[in-house]
Amino acid sequence: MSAAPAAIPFSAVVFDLDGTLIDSARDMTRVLNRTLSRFARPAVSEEQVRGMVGDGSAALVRQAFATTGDALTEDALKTALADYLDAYFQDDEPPVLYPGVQETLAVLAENGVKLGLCTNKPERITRKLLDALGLSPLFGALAGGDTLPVKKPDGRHLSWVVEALGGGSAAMVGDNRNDVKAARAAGVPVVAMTYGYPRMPVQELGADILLDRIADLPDALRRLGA
Ligand SMILES: O=C(O)COP(=O)(O)O
Ligand SMILES: [Mg+2]
Repeated sequence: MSAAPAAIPFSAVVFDLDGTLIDSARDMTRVLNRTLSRFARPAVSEEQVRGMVGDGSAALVRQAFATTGDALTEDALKTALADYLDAYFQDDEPPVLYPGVQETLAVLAENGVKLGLCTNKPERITRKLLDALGLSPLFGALAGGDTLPVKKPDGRHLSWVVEALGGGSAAMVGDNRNDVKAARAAGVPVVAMTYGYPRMPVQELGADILLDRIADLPDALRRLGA
């Protein structure tokens, strides 16, 4: 009989969404290209969008317009952003989880770890995607990019989620520099998934541990907390 696996030495684990749990670049590209076409702009590629994700939707829309023609005025940008957000909220393509996400979240929850979500994606879209995936009940606390007056890389975005989960020892799991910076500012160790949208060489993200597969997260957390 093999020994039971060691306990996971964190009371809470907070996840990023895009590039960490869901492979959303294809969906964001599709929705964004509809907005661009309504403004008579050419389409952007998924590869370009992968380089624009992580700073929130306003930054994504701003960059998409900057790469496809003259930069928009602030007023026009607001209209374009509202168009993009409404279209994304109404989009009914099922979101795609990275392999192993569902199982890994279940393993952590079964081990008594509280799960949180800290994303720069707007809260209503985040909630809709989690509902569509059936994952909402797993998350005890969630903060989107518009939930608080601050967002990642500000450490208060992450600290708020940790507090909402009841505090204690926490770890962050993300895919880009904003996740690492927020974790450092909040004094929380951080794991970075290498398959996401890092926008720089993953070795330079400054994470405590780099992981190629999320199924390896429980063991990585045991190493991190040891
Ligand atoms: O930039 C976004 O919209 C969201 O990105 P995040 O889920 O990786 O924080
Ligand atoms: Mg991300």
